[in-house]
Formats: sequence, C-alpha cells, structure tokens
Amino acid sequence: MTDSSTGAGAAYGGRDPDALARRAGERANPDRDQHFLVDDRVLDRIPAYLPDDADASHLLEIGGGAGALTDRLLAVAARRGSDADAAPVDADAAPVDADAAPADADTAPGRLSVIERDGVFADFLREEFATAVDDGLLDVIEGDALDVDLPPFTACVANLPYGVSSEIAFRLLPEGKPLVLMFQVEFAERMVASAGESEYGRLSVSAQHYAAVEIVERVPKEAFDPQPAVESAVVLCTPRDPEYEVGDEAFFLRFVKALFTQRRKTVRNAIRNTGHISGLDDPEAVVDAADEDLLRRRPGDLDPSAFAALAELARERGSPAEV
Ligand SMILES: C[S@@+](CC[C@H](N)C(=O)[O-])C[C@H]1O[C@@H](n2cnc3c(N)ncnc32)[C@H](O)[C@@H]1O
Repeated sequence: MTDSSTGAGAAYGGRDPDALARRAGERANPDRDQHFLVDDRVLDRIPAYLPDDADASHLLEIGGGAGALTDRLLAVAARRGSDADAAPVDADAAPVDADAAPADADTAPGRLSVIERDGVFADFLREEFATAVDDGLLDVIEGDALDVDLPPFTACVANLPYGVSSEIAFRLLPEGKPLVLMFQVEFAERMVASAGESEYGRLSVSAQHYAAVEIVERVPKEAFDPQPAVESAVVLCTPRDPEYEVGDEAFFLRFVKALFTQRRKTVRNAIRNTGHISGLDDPEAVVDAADEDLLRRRPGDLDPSAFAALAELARERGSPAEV
C-alpha cells in the first residue's frame, strides 16, 4: 500500500475546487455541459448521501471535469483500502484456501472509475491523480457516457451533464445499484413525484420502477462555476423491487410513455389513441376489459401499481406487437 492510500484523508478529499479548475488550464464551457461544483460544503456532503450499507468498493463517477468530486470520491475509495489494512484478522473466519476466496466486499480496497467525454479534462484527471492511477485506485475512461461500456460498479455518484442527464439516468437505473446524482431541480422533482401531483409523469413512473427515489439536497446556482440557469438537486436512488410485477418490462415502460402523451385525456381515450406508441394492435379490447373506474381517470392520477395492472391487461387482451 502506498502513501497515498494509507494517508487517505490527507491525500484526497481536501483539494480546493478553484485551484483544481486553475490547474486544469481550461475553462469550464457551459456549451459542453460543464458546470463545475465549487462549493466545498456541497462537495463534502455528496458522497455521504450513499446509504451506510451501500457497497462502495467500486464507485463510478460520470463527468469528472476538473476533479473536485473525483477528489472526494477518491477519499472514500482510499479510506476503504486503509480500513481494510487496519481491519483485525479473524483467524476463525479465515478461509482454508485464501487464494480461492473472493475478496470480502466490505474490506476490499476501494476503486473509482470516472467517465469523462472531454479529452482535456480526462488527461488532467490522470495527471492530477497520477498516484491514484498508479495505485490502481482510479481509472479514467475518456468517452461519451451514453456510448462507452460501463465498467462494473457497485454505486455511482455524479454531478451529471444536464444535457444528457435523463439518458444517463436511464442507463444507470436498470443496473440496480445505489445512485447519488445531481440533476436540474425540475427534473429531480419529476423523478420523485407521486400520482396526482403536477410533476408526476412518465419520468416518475419509470424511475420509481427501478428504485426508491428521494431528493436529499437542493443546491443553489451559486454552488457552480459557471452557474447554470436553474437550481439543482441531489437525488438518491436506492434500488428495490417495485410493489407490482410486470411480465414484460419493455412493454410496461412503453405503455406508460404512451399514456402520458395524452395526460389530459381519460385513460380510456389515452389507450385508444396511442396504439401506435404502445404497440397495441387492439386497444379497444383493452378498454372493453378494463375497470370502468380506472378508465374514467387521467394518466396522471394512476399510481405505478395501477399502471402495471393495466399494462398486464393490455398485454393479455390488446395483442401487443413484438418489438
Ligand atoms: C456538470 S459537470 C461536472 C464536473 C465535475 N464532476 C464537478 O462536479 O465539478 C459535467 C461533466 O460531464 C462531462 N460530460 C458532458 N457530457 C458528457 C458525456 N456525454 N459523457 C461523459 N461526460 C460528459 C463534461 O465535460 C463535464 O466535465
């Protein structure tokens, strides 16, 4: 173990965000989705939103920028390594064949992978955190988070590029890992909304299909440089199974999308009008079989379980096309 990981607290977690941005030598460009966090208190809090029982053995960050959050996440990863060194060995529990034993997820040295699209910042991260790279604590993947193969990861913490935050979130959510993600506040409010609320929609049902989602902090524009046009919010997504079952997840999500294109119509008319989106050949058969009480309501008033029940009925009666 090298100095940088045994001295975790000193080596990582205390870098000044303004100094990092200066050293990077390139100004953050809002046209490239670059709004860097410069508020130390916010930066310090973000990794702490990971649940205590989350497996932090391989963290993923998307959009490392000049590395202010990377530095805090390296502190988490390095601390795991030093905790593992310090952990007392329980001789009784020692496996007979140590080579064959998988590393204990709670004590294995931590690791951080960062995906960054901008080559200047990707290079800077490798230079700034060269010791972490050499120690196998950090790897920087230069590429578009929408295209690159995701490395295996146990949790993701990121201040997302807002232009593609929805696409990235829906790449990450099906992975079933804890996520701590910064979004524009309006987007975050739509993710966490419940049936009957004005922000409730396709995004709420789809996100909550994969995870329990909550806003854990609202972040003012002043925490960033350059400042974004709107406020931001940190969302914690804790994976869990939904309270309902669906036989075909892709159809369920398509059906939800279809109905929310007609959010001001009744569910009856929304089903009838959106066969071309949901892929239903016979929407009328679904309307005939569905409960009248559900059909009279608006899509925005159906909770996710009601959507799931309706989607299952649609699958049975509506002759959905294979997609
Ligand atoms: C909001 S900044 C966050 C930077 C840094 N993590 C921070 O908190 O200060 C988003 C970062 O994502 C990068 N980025 C933008 N689009 C990307 C994409 N499609 N894939 C990967 N990174 C992207 C930008 O270059 C920028 O560094």
